[in-house]
Amino acid sequence: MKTVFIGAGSMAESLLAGALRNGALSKENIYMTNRTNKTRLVELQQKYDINISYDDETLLNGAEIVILAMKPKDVAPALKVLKAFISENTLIISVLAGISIHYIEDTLEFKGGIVRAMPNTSATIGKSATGIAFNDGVTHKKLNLVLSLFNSIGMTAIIEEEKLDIVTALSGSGPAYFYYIVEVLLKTAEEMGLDQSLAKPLLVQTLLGAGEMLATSGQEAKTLRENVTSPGGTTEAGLLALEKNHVNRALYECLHEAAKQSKCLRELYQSQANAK
Ligand SMILES: NC(=O)C1=CN([C@@H]2O[C@H](COP(=O)(O)OP(=O)(O)OC[C@H]3O[C@@H](n4cnc5c(N)ncnc54)[C@H](OP(=O)(O)O)[C@@H]3O)[C@@H](O)[C@H]2O)C=CC1
Ligand SMILES: O=C(O)[C@@H]1CCC=N1
Repeated sequence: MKTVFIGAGSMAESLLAGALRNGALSKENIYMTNRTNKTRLVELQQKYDINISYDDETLLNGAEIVILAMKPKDVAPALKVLKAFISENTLIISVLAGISIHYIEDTLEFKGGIVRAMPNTSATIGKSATGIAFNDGVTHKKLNLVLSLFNSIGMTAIIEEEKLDIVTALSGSGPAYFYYIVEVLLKTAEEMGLDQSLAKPLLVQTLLGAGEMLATSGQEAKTLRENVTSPGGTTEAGLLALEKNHVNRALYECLHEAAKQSKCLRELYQSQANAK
């Protein structure tokens, strides 16, 4: 199936790498483009042995699956080009934060299948957590195809489109929150006298272990946390410092602000489209 990636950034590469590694896509059927960064495009061509092109005809003619992987702000010109090449059988998959199925349907004047997916960059190693919503134009067969594509890069949950802002905030952006926490903990451990070469493997294994406990132990996060926390011990002292510094509130706002931004992006591009 001719599959075209419009956009060759970090998300496109994560999706591509995961799907190729698991055989959900085959390299000879994959075409990729970006806006101007030829060096990056050629680098991906050489790394994954895929087709690349800046020629719309070569790229999009006969495309059965089109994956939209540009920033939300760049979607309008990309859809303008795409519009001339789609047929009712084209399946469009968007990974764009905020942009609604309705916006894509309207802009393309398209009644076919559109999938809105929110993966994360752990797709690169087959560990994405992807939320998926789709319109009525997605047949049962196409849905299975999409599920097999996204299952090849991790776990997938079908959700109502209205919930995608929250999913984007939680699992789309989620890896960045954990990387941020790791950055801070490593920097602090180093300042306290523990070398990065020791601190990093210890912390990474701690994160992996905690994730696996959450996934496999059948116990809630609260119970697992309580199991670590001895009365009057070190964990209690550490957690108290988190509470004193309102980390609870910070995480609450983190999720709310990220979801709000997803909604804002949608409203912004929808109002720009309405104004045309
Ligand atoms: N990064 C992440 O963790 C996640 C991102 N997403 C979503 O994925 C999308 C891409 O994000 P990300 O990969 O981080 O972004 P990047 O900035 O890394 O990549 C964007 C890509 O889009 C290309 N592009 C822009 N405009 C056009 C156009 N008109 N035609 C063709 N290509 C175009 C850019 O080309 P050039 O470099 O030449 O300008 C670039 O290759 C976003 O919409 C984001 O919301 C979703 C889940 C997670
Ligand atoms: O930051 C962003 O907007 C994108 C969407 C989710 C992760 N990255």
